[in-house]
Order: sequence, then C-alpha cells, then structure tokens
Amino acid sequence: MIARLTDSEIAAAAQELGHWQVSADRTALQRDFRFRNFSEAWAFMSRVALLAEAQDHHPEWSNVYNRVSIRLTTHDCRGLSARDLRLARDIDAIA
Ligand SMILES: C[C@H](O)[C@H](O)[C@H]1CNC2=NC(N)=NC(=O)C2=N1
Repeated sequence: MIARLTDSEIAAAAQELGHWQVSADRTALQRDFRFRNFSEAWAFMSRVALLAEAQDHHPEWSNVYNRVSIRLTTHDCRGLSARDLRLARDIDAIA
C-alpha cells in the first residue's frame, strides 16, 4: 500500500505545482486545460495516456471539445501520494 502524503507534503506540493488545485478534502489535485480545438485536446490526452500507462497511474478526467479536466488521486491510499505528484509534473512538462 502506497503512503498518503502528509499535510506538510501536500502544502509543499501545492506550492510547487502552481497550476494545480488541491481539492477541498485534500485527496486530489485538479487542473483544467484549454486547447485551440478538439484535435489538440485529443493529442494531449493521447500523450497523457501513454504517461499514465507507463507509470501505471491513471487520471480521472473528462473532455468537452477543447477542454480537458484532470483529477489526480491514488485509489490505493484513497488520497494523494507521490505517484500523483510525479504524474502532475510530467503532465506539466508536456502541456
Ligand atoms: C494494480 C495497479 O498497479 C493499480 O491498480 C494502480 C493502477 N492505476 C492507478 N491509478 C490511480 N490513480 N490510483 C491507483 O491507486 C492506481 N493503482
């Protein structure tokens, strides 16, 4: 079982990952993306899907036309873990 982040680790993550919001219950990171059109949104999602599969860590997400909403949480610990931070950083690097 992977460890849940502590409150101070979550606070540090919120500082570092400025584009991401910590959910009110502090169990998830959320970020909304907007692209020029559906094709660009889908291309981004394809790249994130490959990252997620490589990391064996999968986003909760939705897409409407050019918008993509991503929520990162770790089901195994019912909260935030280092795996969410890693995926958030890697998503930022391709956004
Ligand atoms: C067996 C496999 O490693 C687990 O089910 C992984 C897969 N992807 C996952 N993704 C997320 N977001 N949380 C998990 O706890 C998780 N667990």
